[in-house]
Amino acid sequence: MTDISWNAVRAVAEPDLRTIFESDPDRLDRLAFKVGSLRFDWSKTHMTPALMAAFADLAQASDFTARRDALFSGASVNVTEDRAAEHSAERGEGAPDSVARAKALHNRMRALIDAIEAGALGPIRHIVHVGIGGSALGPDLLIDALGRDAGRYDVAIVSNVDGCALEEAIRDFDPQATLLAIASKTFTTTETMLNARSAINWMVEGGVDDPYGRVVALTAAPDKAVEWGVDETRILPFSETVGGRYSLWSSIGFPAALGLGWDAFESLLEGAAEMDRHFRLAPVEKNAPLIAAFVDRYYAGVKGCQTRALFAYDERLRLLPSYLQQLEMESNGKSVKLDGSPVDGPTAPITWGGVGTDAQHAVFQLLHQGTHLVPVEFVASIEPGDLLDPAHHRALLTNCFAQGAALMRGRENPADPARAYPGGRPSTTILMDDVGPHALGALIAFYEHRTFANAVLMGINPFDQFGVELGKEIARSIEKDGPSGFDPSTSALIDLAMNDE
Ligand SMILES: O=P(O)(O)OC[C@H]1O[C@H](O)[C@H](O)[C@@H](O)[C@@H]1O
Repeated sequence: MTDISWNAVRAVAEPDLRTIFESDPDRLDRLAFKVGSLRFDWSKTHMTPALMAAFADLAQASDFTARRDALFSGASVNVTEDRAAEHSAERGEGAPDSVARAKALHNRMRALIDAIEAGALGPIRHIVHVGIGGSALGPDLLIDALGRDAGRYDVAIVSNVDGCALEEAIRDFDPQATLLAIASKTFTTTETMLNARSAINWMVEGGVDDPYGRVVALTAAPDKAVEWGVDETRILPFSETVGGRYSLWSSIGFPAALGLGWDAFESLLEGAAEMDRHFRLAPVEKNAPLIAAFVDRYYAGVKGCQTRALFAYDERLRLLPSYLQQLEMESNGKSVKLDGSPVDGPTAPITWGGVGTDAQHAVFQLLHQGTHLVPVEFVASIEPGDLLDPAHHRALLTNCFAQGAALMRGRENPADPARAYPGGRPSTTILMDDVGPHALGALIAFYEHRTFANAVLMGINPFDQFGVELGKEIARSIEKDGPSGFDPSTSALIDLAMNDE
């Protein structure tokens, strides 16, 4: 059944993007619409009514509705680990028990934040948050995007095990006024535990009497945090059913909730909940995450695009591409289906991108004239983030819109091929009313659901990440046994760089 539906998708005639608005004058009305404060525009893609219908059939053949219901009902959708994926319960949308549990844990986080604000842990001015992957990228994005004017605390998110990262973060911090947040779902991740240990040592060297008294643990493994030495009253647990890369809504968001204030954190959750409801209830042809997934699948699965690029025309969203790299590539960079059989075609493309207008002066050459077809996504905000001359924001938006038009329109130049633009290159635009917590919550939830919808159409599990394990295991064995037992290249590298004798 799914094969038949894929064939129907592949059989849809491809329109010419350069003239598509002439042949399909209503496409803007159909393919551009608002969800809350986000306006999506897919009209500059190859999505035609015929393709939309073929994809709607594919969604049906892929049991999309049942899989979406299973996600929100707290069923065990992460089949390889036999667990639910309940990030939406953190925002109040999910199985009633899970929503109640998430609410109780949020209340616990709020109470600790209130106590910290009231000075219970001393005069805190700096927060060092150690965590990696999903335990760092989300909070980092939130604080970088929304924290410009918050000015409440200096927050440093430290992820890399390279000591340069921690050293740089604490360089200007006073150990006597620093709170250490250790973020790790498993509370075993080597990088995070080593950074946490070194941060404690730095506090000890800085004369802090009770450094463990300034530690807050954000984890789904509270027992491990207790073993490590964190007092139970300062452990903020979250549910095992919240995946790492979907966890910024849980206590992993603690530095954002503390740094930006509780109201902002709550508004973030509400924005995400609004997107949850949209994803659950909107019809196929107006369902933003689903349409985005159709477009993703078309370019990756039918047109063979190996990458997709995202450009944030907003300095506040400069970390969005790296956040999405984990979300999309760790979720959907898979080769087997739910039943363990090989996938039928390409899975997640490589997500890459950057910030506009900078990227125009660096990588856009390839987008306009290179031999790769890269579907481009632009994200911009109507409201500016700066208070300077409005000319800045106007220039930002002008450039953003110009790029989408140029990619689509192209320009012939038979006399001078080096100066010709092929055109016909697709782009999507997401225009936010502003970059506030509510809109950002909705935007991130949109990407989560789009990732899930892609997985459903491919028949894969987006919630495990076994691909990251082998390298960790080998690193442990190098640590333990040195160069023996490896290939000559690896042994020589270990010998050269790590042999102390
Ligand atoms: O939160 P932790 O248990 O420390 O895990 C941190 C990260 O490490 C793993 O290797 C996974 O690839 C990530 O999905 C995860 O977010």
